[in-house]
Amino acid sequence: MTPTDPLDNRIIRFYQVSKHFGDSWALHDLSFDVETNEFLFITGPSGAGKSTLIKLLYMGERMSSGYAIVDGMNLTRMHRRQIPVLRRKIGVIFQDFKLIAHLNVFQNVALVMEAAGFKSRTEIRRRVGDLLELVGLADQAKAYPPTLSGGEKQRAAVARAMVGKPKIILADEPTASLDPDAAERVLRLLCAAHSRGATVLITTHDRELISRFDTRVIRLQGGRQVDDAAGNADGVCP
Ligand SMILES: Nc1ncnc2c1ncn2[C@@H]1O[C@H](COP(=O)(O)OP(=O)(O)OP(=O)(O)O)[C@@H](O)[C@H]1O
Repeated sequence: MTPTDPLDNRIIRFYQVSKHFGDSWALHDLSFDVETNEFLFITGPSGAGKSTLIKLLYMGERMSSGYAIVDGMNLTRMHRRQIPVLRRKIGVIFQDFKLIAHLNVFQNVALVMEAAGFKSRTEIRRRVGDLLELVGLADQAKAYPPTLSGGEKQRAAVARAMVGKPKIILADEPTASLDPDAAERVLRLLCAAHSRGATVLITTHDRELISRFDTRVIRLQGGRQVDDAAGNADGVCP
């Protein structure tokens, strides 16, 4: 695999990737490619390795063996100094939100733009304001995460993942513990990111959720890839 072919439309390439923690294998021999602007689900039961896969993609964890490329960057040999460059390409929606409790919603979202090197306060205010409007949190811009409902925290996390206009959005169980209306709202936001060109990977064990989308589904079980079902690229967001 060469990471530099400009005609290669594959934004993620995994080849025989494995990850173990001590003696136990969280992921075993995963090989798959994801094309730019794909929208896909990673599913499987609890402990299947879904969150670990997300962590490998943003270098929250290093793979134990194998070979992986994300948007032309070789994860296998990546130096620590390159990790922030990789992370600027990726917006992550964490299972437990990871909002900073002592910063308000606006500041949590703005922090990503500041970290990405945006200097203009006007641009940061405008873009964060637009995103909070989009996710329906404009009125809660000054609220602190502990005062938000689960759905509001999730939408703040979505705004934070989208604000830097990342090429890739990784969403780890983004609708877990949300009521159906809040889940629907979060999914519509992910669809909006996809229609603006982002590649979107969503982990979920919610079969009902997956059945509403006619899209690719990679299924993991016990850290192994047991299925990779292609969907209809035109039928992504209902
Ligand atoms: N930091 C860690 N140290 C040790 N074992 C770990 C660590 N992270 C994950 N594991 C193990 O790796 C396996 C896969 O875990 P992972 O969290 O990726 O599964 P998952 O499919 O996301 O599960 P869930 O749906 O419950 O979130 C599990 O057996 C888990 O206990």
